Amino acid sequence: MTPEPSTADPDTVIRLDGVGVRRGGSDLLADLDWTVELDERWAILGPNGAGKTTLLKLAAAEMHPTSGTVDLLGERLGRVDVFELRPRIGLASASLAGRVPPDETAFDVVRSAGYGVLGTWRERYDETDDQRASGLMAMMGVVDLSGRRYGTLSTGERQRVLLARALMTDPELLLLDEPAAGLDLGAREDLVELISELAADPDGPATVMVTHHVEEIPPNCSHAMLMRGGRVVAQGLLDDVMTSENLSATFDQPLELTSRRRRFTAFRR
Ligand SMILES: Nc1ncnc2c1ncn2[C@@H]1O[C@H](COP(=O)(O)OP(=O)(O)OP(=O)(O)O)[C@@H](O)[C@H]1O
Repeated sequence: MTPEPSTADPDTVIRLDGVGVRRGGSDLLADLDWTVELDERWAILGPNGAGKTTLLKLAAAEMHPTSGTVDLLGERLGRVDVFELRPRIGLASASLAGRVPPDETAFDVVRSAGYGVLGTWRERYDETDDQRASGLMAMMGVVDLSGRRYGTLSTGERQRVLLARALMTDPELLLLDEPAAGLDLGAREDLVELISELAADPDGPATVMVTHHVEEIPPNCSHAMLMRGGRVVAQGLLDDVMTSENLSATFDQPLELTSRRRRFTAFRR
């Protein structure tokens, strides 16, 4: 049987329609509609337990919804082989960071991404794999750490190595779950700048970044979603969504949001 031609918009990278995720009698996500286009760069914010990581797992094809539909890169979850889909999606997350074998070299952590494994897998990689891994590590400023064991790297160095790994397959969609968690001020600023540069590349992947802190939103982000209790408080263009009112509703306290040169800060009123 010939497969039906896809009628999906080729520029739509993520499409969630009426999505719910239910576990143990509670709604982790409910009634979620969300569309991400290829040229969009999203920041997702919300308090602990809001459902941010669950949302990212759906977007990474690591989880199926309980209700509604999830379309990723023109393919519907449940009808597509997720192992074919995943190499098209770059993911850097704390859970991934914790699963990297500490003895692997930083270079192998990056290079093996193309094969969907962590650490060394094949005896021989193509020369193009080696070149791409080195190029990305140089771009992230960690090429000098290529031979170092992952377990000996600092948190900031690990985040950069994982970012290089996430880009190794030249993904159409890049998902970052709290990339700046645990970084000192300087390392955070370096990473925010790096992600902002990636976001500014018109040929770069659609990007979705989960963060706890408004200070970590890269200046080149175009869109934002604020979540609370598995539901959307506000979503859309960054400037429309990032208001004191929306942020206060999201964190259930009176907050004042200010911005300067497209960087945000928030205080309790
Ligand atoms: N398998 C499960 N069964 C029951 N509840 C779950 C399950 N997995 C996650 N949850 C709950 O779902 C909610 C959303 O979790 P999720 O990890 O998506 O939140 P989050 O916004 O990423 O939180 P954080 O900011 O703390 O990382 C949390 O309250 C969590 O305890």
